[in-house]
Amino acid sequence: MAAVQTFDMILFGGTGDLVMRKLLPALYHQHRDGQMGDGARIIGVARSNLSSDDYIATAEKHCAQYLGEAFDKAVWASFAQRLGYQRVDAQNPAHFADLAAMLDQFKDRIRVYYLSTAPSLFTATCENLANAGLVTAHSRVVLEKPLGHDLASSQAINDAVGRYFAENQIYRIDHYLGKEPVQNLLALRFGNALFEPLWRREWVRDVQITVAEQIGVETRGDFYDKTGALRDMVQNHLLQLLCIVAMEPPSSIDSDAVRDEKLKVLRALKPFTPNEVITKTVRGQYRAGAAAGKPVPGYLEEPEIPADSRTETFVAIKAEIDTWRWAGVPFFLRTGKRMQEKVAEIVINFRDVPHSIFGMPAGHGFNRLVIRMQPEESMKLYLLAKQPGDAMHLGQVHLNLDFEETFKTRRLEAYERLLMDAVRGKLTLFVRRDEQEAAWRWVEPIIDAWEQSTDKPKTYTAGTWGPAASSALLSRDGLAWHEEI
Ligand SMILES: NC(=O)C1=CN([C@@H]2O[C@H](COP(=O)(O)OP(=O)(O)OC[C@H]3O[C@@H](n4cnc5c(N)ncnc54)[C@H](OP(=O)(O)O)[C@@H]3O)[C@@H](O)[C@H]2O)C=CC1
Ligand SMILES: O=C1O[C@H](COP(=O)(O)O)[C@@H](O)[C@H](O)[C@H]1O
Repeated sequence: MAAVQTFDMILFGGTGDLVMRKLLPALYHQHRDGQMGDGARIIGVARSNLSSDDYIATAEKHCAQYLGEAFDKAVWASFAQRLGYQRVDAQNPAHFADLAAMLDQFKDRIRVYYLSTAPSLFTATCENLANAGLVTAHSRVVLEKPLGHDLASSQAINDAVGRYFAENQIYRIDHYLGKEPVQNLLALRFGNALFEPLWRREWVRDVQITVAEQIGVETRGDFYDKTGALRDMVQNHLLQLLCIVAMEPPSSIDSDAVRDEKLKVLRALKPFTPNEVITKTVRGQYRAGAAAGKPVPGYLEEPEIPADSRTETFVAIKAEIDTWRWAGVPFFLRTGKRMQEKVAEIVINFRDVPHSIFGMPAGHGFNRLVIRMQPEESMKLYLLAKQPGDAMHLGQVHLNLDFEETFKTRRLEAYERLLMDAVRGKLTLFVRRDEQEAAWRWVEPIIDAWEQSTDKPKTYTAGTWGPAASSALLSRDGLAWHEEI
């Protein structure tokens, strides 16, 4: 792809975990691949009193650690020329004058303000940027998730940001949309005629979306305990994946055409009554166990977690979409920390043949499409084939499209694509306000019912696939989670 126009990218929260672990390494890769024009600048911003040299030294240490073999001293030296630091307390209007002095050298440039801070700072940041004359026609603001804690708080943030930036200048990031296989799902569905006739209730028995992590809450205990898996993963990543699976064909790949269709799916999600929250959702919390063969503590023993915390580290949900295409097809969503493997995948289970002349048992979902985002990027189509020999015995085989093997070019990390899309002004892979609020509207009854319940989350041993209730959620429909590693 052609290099982007020269830009200034201002990373609020520039000393934080996300910037050091994900954003700077992503920008380093784009620099190395020649995607940034001469003169593009990346400015870290935070309250700490650092010189640009201090900042660059810290950034180098972290990037060397996170980039591993991809880190190259000479590339770093040229990348570092783009880096700078400005001390800004987002809540202190006076500090924005210093930022303005730095940015106003190039008034007409594209400016990307990336807010990688707590959302409680977004309003003050935008207001102070505007009052300092820093919001120009060429400015964009990228908002990290989670945006708010519930519908009301997300609306309040959106209203506040919307006072200073037009909706088409607001880039709500969901890094799952930047993952290559997710975009490949769009290609599979809308670039091939093959699947469209099958992609509906008549042929699809159930859909399963799993995002399982092996890690625990790591150093983010305080944040996580106030958030939980439903807000951290389901309200955004899992629902966005569900939208890509379930949406109608958009009229084009333009941002609003795609986002309109995703919105319709979110609005068609069947809302839960309090009673249905009990029967159709499972929340879990990990107890001590093992990860990658080593003992690990339970959630309640993690740093910064209150001993009586009821925060869920695991969620499973049976969702349904009230449309002609999907009525009656269960969409099972599952995510958790400290699970057996790190795996992110979408599984489409097709219905059985109406009558098996080979005597195959019914209900086994022999035809299955598995789209893997992690650990590897692949798409597998499971079919039945005759096993070699004189007898007519069938066995399950799969056609495997391994993207890494098929396309030898380097895989872009999600943040690489999304950061450059923000510079290019491409909104397709970012979430529009109405989508985000529709997602909050759907999860809120679950949050409310859990908060009102006296039940604790079901515990599960770290290193397993979650509480037994998660399997029961599917077995009640005669189904089981796809768990092939
Ligand atoms: N880390 C991750 O993996 C992910 C994070 N996110 C989201 O990204 C955001 C940032 O997360 P993360 O990097 O982990 O957070 P950290 O706590 O590691 O970093 C917070 C950053 O904000 C800065 N900051 C705090 N207060 C102010 C202020 N008043 N003015 C200016 N800067 C300030 C801090 O620097 P200083 O103290 O020097 O001011 C620091 O650079 C959060 O909203 C989080 O939910 C989303 C997905 C994943
Ligand atoms: O947004 C988040 O995502 C990560 C998981 O992302 P992945 O790309 O590594 O699958 C999760 O660990 C984190 O809690 C959450 O905030």
